[in-house]
Amino acid sequence: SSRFIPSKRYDGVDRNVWIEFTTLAAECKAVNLGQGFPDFSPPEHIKQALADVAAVDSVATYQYTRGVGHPRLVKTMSKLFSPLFGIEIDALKDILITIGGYGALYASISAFIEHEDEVIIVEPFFDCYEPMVKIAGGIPKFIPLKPKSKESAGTSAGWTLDRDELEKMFNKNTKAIIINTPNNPLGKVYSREELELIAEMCIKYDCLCISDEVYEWLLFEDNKHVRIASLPGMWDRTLTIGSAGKTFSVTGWKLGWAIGPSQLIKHLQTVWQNSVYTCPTPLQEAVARGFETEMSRMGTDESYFKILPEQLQAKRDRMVQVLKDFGLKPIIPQGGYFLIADISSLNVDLSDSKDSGDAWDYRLVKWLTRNKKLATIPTTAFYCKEHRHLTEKYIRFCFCKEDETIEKMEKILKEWSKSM
Ligand SMILES: Cc1ncc(COP(=O)(O)O)c(CNOCC(=O)O)c1O
Repeated sequence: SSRFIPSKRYDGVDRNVWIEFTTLAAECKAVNLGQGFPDFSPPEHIKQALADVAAVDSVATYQYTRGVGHPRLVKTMSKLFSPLFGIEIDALKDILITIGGYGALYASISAFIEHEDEVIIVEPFFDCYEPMVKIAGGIPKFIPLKPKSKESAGTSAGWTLDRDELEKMFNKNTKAIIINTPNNPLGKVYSREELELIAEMCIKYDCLCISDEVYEWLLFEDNKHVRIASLPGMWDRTLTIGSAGKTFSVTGWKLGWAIGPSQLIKHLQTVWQNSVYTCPTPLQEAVARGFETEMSRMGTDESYFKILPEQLQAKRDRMVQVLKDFGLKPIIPQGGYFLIADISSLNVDLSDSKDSGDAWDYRLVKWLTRNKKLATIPTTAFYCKEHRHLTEKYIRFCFCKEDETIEKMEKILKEWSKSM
Protein backbone atom coordinates (compact mmCIF):
# COMPACT_ATOMS: atom_id res chain seq x y z
CA SER A 1 0.00 0.00 0.00
CA SER A 2 1.16 3.56 -0.58
CA ARG A 3 1.48 3.90 3.20
CA PHE A 4 4.97 2.38 3.03
CA ILE A 5 6.76 5.23 1.24
CA PRO A 6 10.54 4.72 1.43
CA SER A 7 12.63 7.45 3.02
CA LYS A 8 13.40 10.22 0.55
CA ARG A 9 17.12 10.04 1.35
CA TYR A 10 17.40 7.08 -1.03
CA ASP A 11 15.57 8.74 -3.93
CA GLY A 12 17.39 8.31 -7.22
CA VAL A 13 20.14 5.99 -6.08
CA ASP A 14 18.46 2.69 -6.91
CA ARG A 15 20.34 2.03 -10.19
CA ASN A 16 23.69 0.28 -9.64
CA VAL A 17 26.23 -0.47 -12.32
CA TRP A 18 27.65 -3.53 -10.48
CA ILE A 19 24.30 -5.24 -10.13
CA GLU A 20 23.35 -4.42 -13.72
CA PHE A 21 26.51 -5.62 -15.43
CA THR A 22 27.53 -8.48 -13.17
CA THR A 23 24.06 -9.98 -13.57
CA LEU A 24 24.25 -9.60 -17.36
CA ALA A 25 27.75 -11.14 -17.47
CA ALA A 26 26.50 -14.16 -15.52
CA GLU A 27 23.35 -14.53 -17.65
CA CYS A 28 25.40 -14.46 -20.86
CA LYS A 29 28.12 -16.71 -19.39
CA ALA A 30 30.53 -14.07 -20.68
CA VAL A 31 34.28 -13.87 -20.01
CA ASN A 32 34.16 -11.54 -17.03
CA LEU A 33 36.62 -8.66 -17.32
CA GLY A 34 34.08 -6.46 -15.55
CA GLN A 35 33.83 -6.45 -11.77
CA GLY A 36 37.10 -5.94 -9.94
CA PHE A 37 37.90 -9.20 -8.23
CA PRO A 38 40.81 -11.59 -8.81
CA ASP A 39 39.75 -14.91 -10.39
CA PHE A 40 42.92 -16.45 -8.90
CA SER A 41 43.68 -17.64 -5.36
CA PRO A 42 44.89 -15.47 -2.49
CA PRO A 43 48.33 -16.11 -0.95
CA GLU A 44 48.68 -19.44 0.88
CA HIS A 45 49.29 -17.83 4.28
CA ILE A 46 45.99 -15.94 4.38
CA LYS A 47 44.07 -19.06 3.41
CA GLN A 48 45.91 -21.00 6.09
CA ALA A 49 45.23 -18.24 8.63
CA LEU A 50 41.46 -18.57 8.13
CA ALA A 51 41.72 -22.37 8.27
CA ASP A 52 43.69 -22.18 11.53
CA VAL A 53 41.16 -19.76 13.00
CA ALA A 54 38.22 -21.93 11.98
CA ALA A 55 39.88 -25.07 13.34
CA VAL A 56 40.11 -23.73 16.89
CA ASP A 57 36.80 -23.89 18.72
CA SER A 58 37.33 -20.77 20.73
CA VAL A 59 34.88 -18.15 21.94
CA ALA A 60 37.49 -15.58 20.90
CA THR A 61 36.87 -16.30 17.23
CA TYR A 62 33.22 -17.31 17.12
CA GLN A 63 31.65 -14.51 19.08
CA TYR A 64 31.60 -10.73 18.94
CA THR A 65 34.92 -8.94 19.15
CA ARG A 66 35.67 -5.25 19.90
CA GLY A 67 33.10 -3.26 17.90
CA VAL A 68 35.40 -0.75 16.20
CA GLY A 69 38.15 -3.24 15.44
CA HIS A 70 39.56 -6.58 16.64
CA PRO A 71 42.47 -5.84 19.04
CA ARG A 72 45.02 -8.10 17.30
CA LEU A 73 44.16 -6.55 13.92
CA VAL A 74 44.30 -2.87 14.92
CA LYS A 75 47.51 -3.43 16.92
CA THR A 76 49.21 -5.08 13.94
CA MET A 77 47.94 -2.38 11.58
CA SER A 78 49.23 0.44 13.80
CA LYS A 79 52.69 -1.22 13.73
CA LEU A 80 52.58 -1.65 9.95
CA PHE A 81 51.12 1.72 8.97
CA SER A 82 52.77 4.11 11.49
CA PRO A 83 56.06 4.29 9.52
CA LEU A 84 54.12 4.51 6.24
CA PHE A 85 52.13 7.52 7.46
CA GLY A 86 55.12 8.97 9.30
CA ILE A 87 53.16 9.27 12.54
CA GLU A 88 52.45 7.14 15.64
CA ILE A 89 49.02 5.62 14.85
CA ASP A 90 47.06 4.82 18.01
CA ALA A 91 45.65 1.29 17.49
CA LEU A 92 42.52 1.95 19.53
CA LYS A 93 41.74 5.55 18.57
CA ASP A 94 43.03 6.11 15.03
CA ILE A 95 41.56 3.08 13.24
CA LEU A 96 38.02 1.89 12.48
CA ILE A 97 37.59 -1.58 10.99
CA THR A 98 34.62 -1.74 8.60
CA ILE A 99 32.77 -3.96 6.15
CA GLY A 100 35.09 -3.38 3.19
CA GLY A 101 36.40 -0.10 1.88
CA TYR A 102 32.73 0.65 1.19
CA GLY A 103 32.02 0.59 4.92
CA ALA A 104 34.86 3.03 5.63
CA LEU A 105 33.63 5.38 2.90
CA TYR A 106 30.10 5.14 4.31
CA ALA A 107 31.27 5.85 7.87
CA SER A 108 33.49 8.76 6.75
CA ILE A 109 30.81 10.44 4.63
CA SER A 110 27.97 9.78 7.10
CA ALA A 111 30.04 11.10 10.01
CA PHE A 112 30.96 14.44 8.44
CA ILE A 113 28.71 15.31 5.50
CA GLU A 114 25.34 16.83 6.19
CA HIS A 115 22.69 18.98 4.51
CA GLU A 116 24.11 21.44 1.96
CA ASP A 117 27.77 20.48 2.58
CA GLU A 118 29.66 20.49 -0.70
CA VAL A 119 31.95 17.56 -1.48
CA ILE A 120 34.42 17.75 -4.35
CA ILE A 121 34.69 14.44 -6.22
CA VAL A 122 37.53 13.98 -8.72
CA GLU A 123 36.44 12.10 -11.85
CA PRO A 124 36.59 9.30 -12.85
CA PHE A 125 35.34 8.26 -9.43
CA PHE A 126 34.36 5.01 -7.78
CA ASP A 127 30.63 5.21 -8.26
CA CYS A 128 29.48 4.88 -4.62
CA TYR A 129 30.97 8.28 -3.66
CA GLU A 130 28.11 10.20 -5.32
CA PRO A 131 25.14 8.35 -3.77
CA MET A 132 26.82 8.23 -0.34
CA VAL A 133 27.30 12.02 -0.42
CA LYS A 134 23.71 12.60 -1.61
CA ILE A 135 22.23 10.22 0.98
CA ALA A 136 24.09 12.18 3.66
CA GLY A 137 22.42 15.35 2.33
CA GLY A 138 25.59 16.68 0.72
CA ILE A 139 26.06 18.30 -2.69
CA PRO A 140 28.66 16.56 -4.89
CA LYS A 141 30.73 18.84 -7.15
CA PHE A 142 32.66 17.08 -9.89
CA ILE A 143 36.01 17.88 -11.48
CA PRO A 144 37.43 15.59 -14.17
CA LEU A 145 41.04 14.53 -14.56
CA LYS A 146 41.93 15.40 -18.17
CA PRO A 147 44.79 14.60 -20.53
CA LYS A 148 46.76 17.81 -21.25
CA SER A 149 47.53 16.67 -24.80
CA LYS A 150 46.85 13.87 -27.23
CA GLU A 151 50.24 12.27 -26.47
CA SER A 152 49.77 12.45 -22.71
CA ALA A 153 46.31 10.90 -23.08
CA GLY A 154 47.93 7.48 -23.54
CA THR A 155 48.92 6.97 -19.90
CA SER A 156 47.06 7.55 -16.65
CA ALA A 157 49.87 9.87 -15.52
CA GLY A 158 48.89 12.21 -18.35
CA TRP A 159 45.41 12.77 -16.90
CA THR A 160 45.77 15.60 -14.42
CA LEU A 161 43.87 18.31 -12.58
CA ASP A 162 44.18 21.91 -13.68
CA ARG A 163 45.20 24.09 -10.71
CA ASP A 164 42.85 26.98 -11.50
CA GLU A 165 39.94 24.65 -12.31
CA LEU A 166 40.56 22.85 -9.01
CA GLU A 167 40.75 26.03 -6.94
CA LYS A 168 37.46 27.25 -8.46
CA MET A 169 35.75 24.16 -6.98
CA PHE A 170 36.48 25.24 -3.39
CA ASN A 171 34.37 27.71 -1.42
CA LYS A 172 33.19 28.28 2.14
CA ASN A 173 30.63 25.45 1.78
CA THR A 174 33.25 22.88 0.74
CA LYS A 175 33.37 20.29 3.52
CA ALA A 176 35.52 17.60 1.87
CA ILE A 177 37.28 16.38 -1.25
CA ILE A 178 37.34 12.68 -2.17
CA ILE A 179 40.35 11.36 -4.09
CA ASN A 180 41.30 7.83 -5.08
CA THR A 181 44.92 6.76 -5.67
CA PRO A 182 45.67 4.38 -7.38
CA ASN A 183 42.49 5.34 -9.21
CA ASN A 184 39.63 3.13 -10.32
CA PRO A 185 39.05 2.94 -13.34
CA LEU A 186 41.86 5.06 -14.82
CA GLY A 187 44.74 3.49 -12.85
CA LYS A 188 46.26 6.91 -12.14
CA VAL A 189 48.76 7.14 -9.28
CA TYR A 190 48.89 10.72 -7.98
CA SER A 191 52.40 12.16 -7.77
CA ARG A 192 53.62 13.89 -4.61
CA GLU A 193 53.32 17.25 -6.42
CA GLU A 194 49.70 16.57 -7.40
CA LEU A 195 48.87 15.61 -3.82
CA GLU A 196 50.68 18.72 -2.52
CA LEU A 197 48.38 20.85 -4.70
CA ILE A 198 45.29 19.11 -3.26
CA ALA A 199 46.73 19.43 0.24
CA GLU A 200 47.33 23.16 -0.29
CA MET A 201 43.65 23.61 -1.22
CA CYS A 202 42.42 21.50 1.71
CA ILE A 203 44.44 23.61 4.14
CA LYS A 204 43.55 26.94 2.49
CA TYR A 205 39.80 26.14 2.51
CA ASP A 206 40.02 24.19 5.76
CA CYS A 207 38.29 21.06 4.49
CA LEU A 208 38.55 17.29 4.96
CA CYS A 209 40.26 14.91 2.57
CA ILE A 210 38.85 11.39 2.13
CA SER A 211 41.61 9.47 0.38
CA ASP A 212 40.54 6.12 -1.03
CA GLU A 213 43.72 4.03 -1.14
CA VAL A 214 42.35 0.48 -1.42
CA TYR A 215 44.92 -0.26 -4.21
CA GLU A 216 47.78 1.11 -2.11
CA TRP A 217 50.03 -1.92 -2.72
CA LEU A 218 49.35 -2.28 -6.43
CA LEU A 219 51.76 0.04 -8.24
CA PHE A 220 53.66 -0.74 -11.43
CA GLU A 221 57.08 0.24 -12.83
CA ASP A 222 58.73 2.59 -10.34
CA ASN A 223 55.52 4.35 -9.30
CA LYS A 224 55.46 5.10 -5.59
CA HIS A 225 52.33 5.28 -3.42
CA VAL A 226 52.24 8.64 -1.64
CA ARG A 227 49.79 8.91 1.26
CA ILE A 228 48.32 12.43 1.31
CA ALA A 229 47.81 12.02 5.08
CA SER A 230 51.60 11.98 5.43
CA LEU A 231 52.02 15.44 3.86
CA PRO A 232 52.54 18.48 6.15
CA GLY A 233 49.27 19.70 7.68
CA MET A 234 47.24 16.80 6.33
CA TRP A 235 47.18 14.13 9.06
CA ASP A 236 44.62 16.09 11.10
CA ARG A 237 42.22 16.49 8.17
CA THR A 238 42.52 13.20 6.26
CA LEU A 239 40.64 9.91 6.43
CA THR A 240 42.52 7.18 4.58
CA ILE A 241 40.43 4.24 3.28
CA GLY A 242 41.84 0.71 2.95
CA SER A 243 40.60 -2.76 2.00
CA ALA A 244 41.70 -6.23 3.06
CA GLY A 245 39.92 -7.52 -0.05
CA LYS A 246 42.27 -5.66 -2.35
CA THR A 247 45.32 -6.11 -0.09
CA PHE A 248 45.16 -9.91 0.11
CA SER A 249 43.04 -10.73 -2.99
CA VAL A 250 40.12 -11.82 -0.77
CA THR A 251 37.42 -9.43 -1.99
CA GLY A 252 34.73 -11.79 -0.67
CA TRP A 253 35.91 -11.24 2.93
CA LYS A 254 34.63 -7.68 2.64
CA LEU A 255 36.83 -6.21 5.40
CA GLY A 256 38.21 -2.66 5.23
CA TRP A 257 39.20 0.28 7.43
CA ALA A 258 39.58 4.01 7.87
CA ILE A 259 42.81 5.38 9.36
CA GLY A 260 43.00 8.93 10.69
CA PRO A 261 43.37 11.19 13.75
CA SER A 262 41.31 10.21 16.78
CA GLN A 263 39.35 13.47 16.67
CA LEU A 264 37.97 12.33 13.28
CA ILE A 265 37.92 8.55 13.76
CA LYS A 266 35.89 8.83 16.98
CA HIS A 267 32.98 10.16 14.89
CA LEU A 268 33.28 7.28 12.42
CA GLN A 269 33.24 4.91 15.42
CA THR A 270 29.99 6.59 16.52
CA VAL A 271 28.49 5.96 13.06
CA TRP A 272 29.65 2.34 13.26
CA GLN A 273 28.32 1.57 16.74
CA ASN A 274 24.95 2.97 15.62
CA SER A 275 24.75 1.04 12.35
CA VAL A 276 26.71 -2.20 11.88
CA TYR A 277 28.38 -2.24 15.31
CA THR A 278 31.10 -4.81 14.62
CA CYS A 279 32.76 -6.82 11.83
CA PRO A 280 33.27 -10.62 11.52
CA THR A 281 35.71 -11.86 14.19
CA PRO A 282 37.25 -14.82 12.30
CA LEU A 283 38.08 -12.67 9.25
CA GLN A 284 39.64 -9.96 11.41
CA GLU A 285 41.77 -12.56 13.19
CA ALA A 286 42.84 -14.04 9.83
CA VAL A 287 43.70 -10.62 8.36
CA ALA A 288 45.65 -9.74 11.52
CA ARG A 289 47.73 -12.90 11.05
CA GLY A 290 48.08 -12.08 7.35
CA PHE A 291 49.51 -8.66 8.16
CA GLU A 292 51.84 -10.17 10.79
CA THR A 293 53.20 -12.58 8.16
CA GLU A 294 53.64 -9.80 5.62
CA MET A 295 55.41 -7.60 8.18
CA SER A 296 57.90 -10.39 8.78
CA ARG A 297 58.68 -10.56 5.04
CA MET A 298 58.36 -6.88 4.08
CA GLY A 299 60.81 -5.88 1.34
CA THR A 300 61.81 -9.47 0.58
CA ASP A 301 61.03 -11.45 -2.58
CA GLU A 302 58.39 -13.37 -0.59
CA SER A 303 56.43 -10.22 0.18
CA TYR A 304 52.92 -10.42 -1.29
CA PHE A 305 53.08 -6.65 -1.61
CA LYS A 306 55.93 -7.21 -4.08
CA ILE A 307 54.69 -10.40 -5.78
CA LEU A 308 51.13 -9.24 -6.56
CA PRO A 309 52.02 -5.93 -8.27
CA GLU A 310 54.62 -7.74 -10.36
CA GLN A 311 52.03 -10.34 -11.42
CA LEU A 312 49.47 -7.62 -12.18
CA GLN A 313 51.94 -5.56 -14.21
CA ALA A 314 52.57 -8.58 -16.48
CA LYS A 315 48.81 -9.10 -16.82
CA ARG A 316 48.35 -5.42 -17.60
CA ASP A 317 51.00 -5.56 -20.34
CA ARG A 318 49.40 -8.70 -21.82
CA MET A 319 45.97 -7.07 -21.95
CA VAL A 320 47.37 -3.82 -23.38
CA GLN A 321 48.98 -5.79 -26.22
CA VAL A 322 45.80 -7.73 -26.95
CA LEU A 323 43.76 -4.52 -27.08
CA LYS A 324 46.32 -2.72 -29.28
CA ASP A 325 46.46 -5.70 -31.67
CA PHE A 326 42.71 -5.34 -31.99
CA GLY A 327 43.04 -1.66 -32.87
CA LEU A 328 41.80 -0.24 -29.55
CA LYS A 329 43.64 2.46 -27.60
CA PRO A 330 44.19 1.44 -23.94
CA ILE A 331 45.29 4.09 -21.43
CA ILE A 332 48.32 2.53 -19.71
CA PRO A 333 47.57 2.49 -15.94
CA GLN A 334 50.28 3.17 -13.32
CA GLY A 335 48.55 0.98 -10.72
CA GLY A 336 45.39 -0.83 -9.57
CA TYR A 337 43.22 -3.51 -11.15
CA PHE A 338 41.88 -1.72 -14.22
CA LEU A 339 42.50 0.12 -17.46
CA ILE A 340 40.17 2.06 -19.74
CA ALA A 341 40.42 1.76 -23.52
CA ASP A 342 39.20 4.07 -26.28
CA ILE A 343 36.93 1.84 -28.33
CA SER A 344 35.65 4.46 -30.76
CA SER A 345 37.23 2.44 -33.60
CA LEU A 346 34.53 -0.18 -33.07
CA ASN A 347 31.71 0.69 -35.48
CA VAL A 348 29.12 -1.58 -33.96
CA ASP A 349 25.47 -1.21 -34.95
CA LEU A 350 23.81 -0.32 -31.65
CA SER A 351 20.37 0.33 -33.02
CA ASP A 352 19.20 -2.20 -30.41
CA SER A 353 16.23 -0.23 -29.13
CA LYS A 354 16.13 -1.98 -25.73
CA ASP A 355 18.79 0.26 -24.16
CA SER A 356 18.19 3.41 -26.23
CA GLY A 357 18.04 5.71 -23.18
CA ASP A 358 21.52 4.70 -22.03
CA ALA A 359 24.84 6.31 -22.78
CA TRP A 360 26.72 4.88 -25.76
CA ASP A 361 29.19 2.94 -23.63
CA TYR A 362 26.39 1.34 -21.59
CA ARG A 363 24.81 0.11 -24.82
CA LEU A 364 28.12 -1.02 -26.27
CA VAL A 365 29.07 -2.97 -23.13
CA LYS A 366 25.68 -4.71 -23.16
CA TRP A 367 26.16 -5.51 -26.86
CA LEU A 368 29.69 -6.89 -26.23
CA THR A 369 28.45 -9.01 -23.34
CA ARG A 370 25.49 -10.40 -25.25
CA ASN A 371 27.05 -10.79 -28.72
CA LYS A 372 30.74 -11.37 -28.03
CA LYS A 373 30.47 -12.93 -24.55
CA LEU A 374 33.00 -10.36 -23.31
CA ALA A 375 31.96 -8.56 -20.11
CA THR A 376 33.45 -5.16 -19.26
CA ILE A 377 32.18 -2.04 -17.44
CA PRO A 378 31.09 1.27 -19.03
CA THR A 379 33.19 4.24 -17.89
CA THR A 380 30.34 6.75 -17.88
CA ALA A 381 29.37 5.03 -14.61
CA PHE A 382 32.42 6.79 -13.14
CA TYR A 383 31.36 10.28 -14.27
CA CYS A 384 28.54 12.63 -13.38
CA LYS A 385 25.82 13.20 -15.99
CA GLU A 386 27.24 16.49 -17.25
CA HIS A 387 30.72 15.01 -17.85
CA ARG A 388 29.72 11.71 -19.45
CA HIS A 389 30.67 12.99 -22.90
CA LEU A 390 34.33 13.00 -21.79
CA THR A 391 34.64 9.21 -21.78
CA GLU A 392 31.58 7.90 -23.59
CA LYS A 393 33.97 6.15 -25.98
CA TYR A 394 35.94 4.31 -23.28
CA ILE A 395 35.16 1.08 -21.48
CA ARG A 396 36.87 -0.45 -18.45
CA PHE A 397 38.72 -3.74 -18.46
CA CYS A 398 39.86 -5.58 -15.32
CA PHE A 399 43.23 -7.30 -15.81
CA CYS A 400 43.38 -8.79 -12.32
CA LYS A 401 42.53 -12.14 -13.87
CA GLU A 402 44.08 -15.54 -14.63
CA ASP A 403 46.14 -15.67 -17.84
CA GLU A 404 43.58 -18.15 -19.21
CA THR A 405 40.89 -15.52 -18.78
CA ILE A 406 42.95 -12.98 -20.75
CA GLU A 407 43.60 -15.65 -23.38
CA LYS A 408 39.84 -16.18 -23.75
CA MET A 409 39.47 -12.45 -24.32
CA GLU A 410 42.26 -12.57 -26.92
CA LYS A 411 40.52 -15.44 -28.73
CA ILE A 412 37.20 -13.59 -28.83
CA LEU A 413 38.81 -10.45 -30.25
CA LYS A 414 40.83 -12.45 -32.82
CA GLU A 415 37.67 -14.23 -33.99
CA TRP A 416 35.88 -10.92 -34.20
CA SER A 417 38.64 -9.20 -36.19
CA LYS A 418 38.45 -11.98 -38.79
CA SER A 419 34.82 -11.16 -39.47
CA MET A 420 35.47 -7.41 -39.67
C1 LIG B 1 38.29 2.70 -5.51
C2 LIG B 1 37.56 1.66 -4.70
N1 LIG B 1 37.19 1.96 -3.43
C3 LIG B 1 36.52 1.08 -2.67
C4 LIG B 1 36.19 -0.17 -3.15
C5 LIG B 1 35.41 -1.10 -2.25
O1 LIG B 1 36.27 -1.94 -1.57
P1 LIG B 1 35.64 -3.14 -0.71
O2 LIG B 1 35.35 -4.23 -1.69
O3 LIG B 1 36.72 -3.48 0.26
O4 LIG B 1 34.40 -2.61 -0.06
C6 LIG B 1 36.57 -0.54 -4.45
C7 LIG B 1 36.24 -1.93 -4.96
N2 LIG B 1 35.90 -1.93 -6.33
O5 LIG B 1 35.38 -3.12 -6.76
C8 LIG B 1 34.35 -2.97 -7.69
C9 LIG B 1 34.93 -2.66 -9.04
O6 LIG B 1 35.39 -1.52 -9.23
O7 LIG B 1 34.88 -3.54 -9.91
C10 LIG B 1 37.25 0.39 -5.24
O8 LIG B 1 37.61 0.10 -6.51
